[in-house]
Amino acid sequence: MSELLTAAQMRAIEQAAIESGDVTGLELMERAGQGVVEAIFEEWPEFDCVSQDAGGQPPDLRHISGQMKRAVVLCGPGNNGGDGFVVARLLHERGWQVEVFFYGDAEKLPPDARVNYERWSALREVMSWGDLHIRDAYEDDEECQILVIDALFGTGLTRMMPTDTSEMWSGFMPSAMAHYSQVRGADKFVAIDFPSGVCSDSGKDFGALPTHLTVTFHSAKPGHYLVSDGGNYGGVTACNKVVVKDIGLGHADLGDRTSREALVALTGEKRIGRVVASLVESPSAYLEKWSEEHKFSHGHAVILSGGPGKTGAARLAARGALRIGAGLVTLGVPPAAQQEVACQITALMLQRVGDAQAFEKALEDQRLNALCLGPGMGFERARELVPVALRSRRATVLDADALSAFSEDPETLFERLHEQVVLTPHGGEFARLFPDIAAQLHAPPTKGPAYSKVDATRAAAARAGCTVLFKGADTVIASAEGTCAVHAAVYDRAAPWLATAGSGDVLAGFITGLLARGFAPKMAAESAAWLHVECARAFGPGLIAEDLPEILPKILHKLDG
Ligand SMILES: NC(=O)C1=CN([C@@H]2O[C@H](COP(=O)(O)OP(=O)(O)OC[C@H]3O[C@@H](n4cnc5c(N)ncnc54)[C@H](O)[C@@H]3O)[C@@H](O)[C@H]2O)[C@@H](O)CC1
Ligand SMILES: [K+]
Repeated sequence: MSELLTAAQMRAIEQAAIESGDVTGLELMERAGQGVVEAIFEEWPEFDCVSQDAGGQPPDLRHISGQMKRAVVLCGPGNNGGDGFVVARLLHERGWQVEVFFYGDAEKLPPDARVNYERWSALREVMSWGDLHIRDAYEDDEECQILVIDALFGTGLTRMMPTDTSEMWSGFMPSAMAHYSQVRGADKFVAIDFPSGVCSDSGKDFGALPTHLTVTFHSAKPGHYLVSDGGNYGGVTACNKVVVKDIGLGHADLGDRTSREALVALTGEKRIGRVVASLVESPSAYLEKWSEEHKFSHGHAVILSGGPGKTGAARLAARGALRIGAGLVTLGVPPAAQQEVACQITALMLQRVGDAQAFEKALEDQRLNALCLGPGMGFERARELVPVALRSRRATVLDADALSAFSEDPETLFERLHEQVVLTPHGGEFARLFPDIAAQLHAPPTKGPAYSKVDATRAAAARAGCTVLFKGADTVIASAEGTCAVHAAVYDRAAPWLATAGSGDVLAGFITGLLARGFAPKMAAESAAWLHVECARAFGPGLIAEDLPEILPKILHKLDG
């Protein structure tokens, strides 16, 4: 788990560090530039060739190891540009042939960027944007590999990209193939903080200049993980790979910010630690289950199914709940579907739940402590049974039909929701329940920072008064109080094969199982989302929803190890 910082939070941290006297803005900029250079050499070690020249003049390293050491740095009008001037200088000191093109007005540069502009000017010329014809300049040497540094705009992007920068960029791009293949011989593109054109708070695309490597500072930002709209992955695709470099700002403490502002990313190894801790060390730990005699101590989940021919989704959810460690799982089926379900289940229990009255009766058993309604349920049954579930004040997951059934009058749902509920909408379901919020989210961005999926999920959770898990490659989970986590299955955690029929039903089951185990709603949603992707990654391509619960024990055993 790592904290994600918005542009405003990052500025505040930087400002506080400067005001404390521990560091100057100029030092931070220098460290940022050093971080970028370090990241470049870590990514492409073949570039790392330090100047051996003792005479003060950088040697000509253009053909060392058959590689050109040539960089073009594009500097913008703010501190992102300032970082670019530092990178240019550091590469020059290492013997690179560097050209800097500046988009902006030197007189208007912020002070630290201005200092670095001057430092570069003392070494080499700062070329103006209009002179940018890099391809033409190197026509004589088509084989050369150019390192292109995008230091145009970072966290300060406030509006659409200027068209002249986009046009210039397409001039740099020999072809989409060269960009994505990362083969030797293709130019390498490195973005400082963000590929220019990506909104750092929302990941939205303001005309992004895609890159091979994105180097950011101190902490990743939401825009590095949030997937933009429009059939592409927007910011995530443009970033391609994100490296976070420490610039000595210390550890940002979540406690310094209110829970409403705190945002975390649920990615990477650190997250595993937290899940292990919660699964293995909590009093109702999964692995203790086998030594405990009483299965009720691990909860009893009830998953309601739909009618005949519509029971598969609930069975998938039930299997998920069982595998994640609920002590008992009962499928509540309408009488007409009883035989169909009975033929298909073994470890699961079955109970006839025909109508509201039958459901109320069933819920008299206080041991039933977690409910799941929605998968394959049908709108009519959902409209009848969801109010019963909510009246019981049990921990409850509402998914699929249990959400869409209320699209014509979401208020009738909202007024019944309580803090023990988790809603798990995908994009379509979200738009049906929260049409105004979805409209704001999907409106084409015109100014930064743009309205993000984090903003939208927080607004939805506040309105609903419960936890909302907004699904997607970038799943965002928010509580009614505003705490929020992004669980993005992108970069090295990408699992595109998870987009398979029924995988959402299993996720609902995982959450329900963890609720039965006593997890708080948001923690249940976060852990389930993380495990869901781990299962998909462990299985790999060819995955079908049935595989997810079956591979879960392997993941849990690995966590225990
Ligand atoms: N905040 C921090 O702690 C640190 C910030 N650093 C760098 O500073 C950057 C942020 O600097 P700034 O706040 O100056 O912001 P930027 O340098 O990202 O951009 C701000 C400038 O771009 C202009 N601008 C914004 N959108 C535009 C558009 N679409 N078309 C034309 N002009 C546009 C603004 O008017 C302003 O002049 C970070 O991305 C990072 O690279 C680093 O030096 C390290 C420390
Ligand atoms: K940039």
